[in-house]
Amino acid sequence: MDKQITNLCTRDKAEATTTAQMTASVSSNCTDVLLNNFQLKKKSYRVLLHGQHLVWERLERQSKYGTTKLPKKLPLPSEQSADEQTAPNVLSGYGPQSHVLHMDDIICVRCGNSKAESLQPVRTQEQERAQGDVKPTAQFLTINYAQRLSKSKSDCNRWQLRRLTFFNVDAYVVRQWEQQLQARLASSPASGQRVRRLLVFVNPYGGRKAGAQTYDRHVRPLFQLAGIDATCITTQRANQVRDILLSHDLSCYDAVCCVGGDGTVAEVINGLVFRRIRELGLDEQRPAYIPRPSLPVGVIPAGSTDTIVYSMHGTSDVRTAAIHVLLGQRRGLDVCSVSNSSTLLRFCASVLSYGYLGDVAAQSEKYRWMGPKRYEYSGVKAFVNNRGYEAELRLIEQPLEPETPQSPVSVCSEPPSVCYANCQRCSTASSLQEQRSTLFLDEEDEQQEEQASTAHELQLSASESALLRPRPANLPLKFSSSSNSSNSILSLRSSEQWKIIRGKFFMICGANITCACSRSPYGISRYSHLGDGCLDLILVRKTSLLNNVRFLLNTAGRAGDIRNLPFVEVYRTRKFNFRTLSAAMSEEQDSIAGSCQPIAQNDGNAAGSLCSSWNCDGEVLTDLDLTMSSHCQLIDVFMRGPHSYSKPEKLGASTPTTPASSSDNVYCCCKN
Ligand SMILES: Nc1ncnc2c1ncn2[C@@H]1O[C@H](COP(=O)(O)OP(=O)(O)OP(=O)(O)O)[C@@H](O)[C@H]1O
Repeated sequence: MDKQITNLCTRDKAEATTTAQMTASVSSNCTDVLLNNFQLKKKSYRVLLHGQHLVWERLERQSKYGTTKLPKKLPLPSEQSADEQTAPNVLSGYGPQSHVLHMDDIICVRCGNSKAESLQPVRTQEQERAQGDVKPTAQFLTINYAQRLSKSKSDCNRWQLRRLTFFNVDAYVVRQWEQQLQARLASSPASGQRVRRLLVFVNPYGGRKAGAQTYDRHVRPLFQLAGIDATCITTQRANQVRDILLSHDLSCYDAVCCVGGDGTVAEVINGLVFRRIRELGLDEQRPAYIPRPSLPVGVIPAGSTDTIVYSMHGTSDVRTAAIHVLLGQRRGLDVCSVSNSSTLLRFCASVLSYGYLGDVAAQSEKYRWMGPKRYEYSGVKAFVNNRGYEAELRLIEQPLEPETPQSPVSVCSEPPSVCYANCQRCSTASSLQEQRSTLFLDEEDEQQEEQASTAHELQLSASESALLRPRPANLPLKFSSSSNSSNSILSLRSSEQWKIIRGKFFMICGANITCACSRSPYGISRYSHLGDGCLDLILVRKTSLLNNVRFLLNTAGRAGDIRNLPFVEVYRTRKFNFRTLSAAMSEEQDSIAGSCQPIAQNDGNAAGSLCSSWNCDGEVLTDLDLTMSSHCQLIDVFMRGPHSYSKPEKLGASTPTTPASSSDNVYCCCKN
């Protein structure tokens, strides 16, 4: 077979096109190779289907001596070692002028008797009949695929729908290619995850109130192209999404998708997780553990800030989000539970924030008629009025990066890692994640779980163990009388584990994700990971107005890093507890003085005016004794994660002008 293909490669162009039926080999085995010449925009291309790659390369014109100057021979499967085939630079083996497309990025393949027919999103009856015909007639083959644009550092995460229409006079060859491409698409693990039946919720109220328009104009046509059977529900009121997800039969759907802002995403996540809690007969107020919902979630941005979608894809571009739903690849997203001392309140997908952002959420609802501008207006008001909020936080710190013998955490000066596509930290957490959450387990269960996880860790590498360090039991806190200092950091069990932090804060944020958005492309928590089972607790101390401005400037744009500000502390943890300082102090006095002493009275009015609200995914919570716990990769979401910018390599002067850009710009799982 190798010899046969090599012969084909070195033949002259005319001979090669007239012997198009010399397809190298066709079988259902994806390691086989198809190699033919096709016309693409009236120019001749040699097209190779090799494993999971479709490669096309321009054939050069006849030279004046009458011979064809063929580009460098494409390497064949047998010429590559097994190592090379799995090596990250495997694509470079196809030659600098080649365009390489991975099967995972192909959305659909159609053929037709004319170009227009092959572009039809759905197969016509004639095409269906032609499939079964003995004699094929279609000469056009259209491949619809997704491509990531890598234009600049600030714009390297947008995906676009592209298409290639190949022409071949021999309809047998076209049919053979279509069949092979369909077979490889069907057999690829990624396309096996693709959605067929989708439940879509459209929030017509969020952002600029353009959710319905966004769906009809940009999303529905893409779903039709990919053959997705989408059932669309436009919401009539707040919390309707959650109610439908809790009460309706969802067995006929492969996934749930929402078109809206962060509040709508949160409704979907809350609906799915509470549904699962009910299905399993767990106590909704104090579930023993938080179960994983079975349906994955797609998110189309149509809100005001869309931080969840931006953190997932590195952009809030609508088409990019829709393309990720079509492609079907999913990653586990951490979700945090928010509970008070007696009950589970809700789940949070992006940020739980007290102080400045809490005030903005509470005030901005009154100005919803302003659209996204309401955040600017109430943001300024909340900023000027912020006098700091006293609070006490308790947490168990996790290392920012896994400790290795070469770089113990204490001496590591490198900045923490950023979560990108194929993130190592998240994939390690995924493989090790505990199925059970310890949210409301009693102490005995918790200790048993700790022992089990510690035993499990003994078999892990040092870096893996550091990533999933066992959680100490949440013992009742006992303070010494010297712990009154407003900024003290105390340890309870051991100096490097339990921490109590007290002070007056401009803002307190528990960030589950980076919380990036178009105005703040790195987000408030630049180093948060999408699925490592940790959250970043960001504490901004109340200092001066100027420092508050510095903080806001550092979160906007790409220049600053809040970690460099002396009044900002960032802790990585799995869980933290918050209460107002007055509540903490009264408990402490109670504990010191004993139960027969009178409890120090809070001045209700004064405390009330000194308290802020919580902003949980844009919704307002007023509880003042809260625990936020991260649940590792609780929900599957259609995403690959943002990409870091890498400059495309320069192609030679004779770069072909094809509908697709260079292979460097075509996403391939082998490349990252
Ligand atoms: N038809 C509706 N009428 C009124 N409210 C609705 C309706 N549908 C959904 N909602 C509510 O609107 C709230 C806000 O929606 P969403 O969060 O999607 O938009 P946003 O607040 O503008 O965007 P972001 O959260 O990204 O800033 C949600 O909490 C949701 O419950």
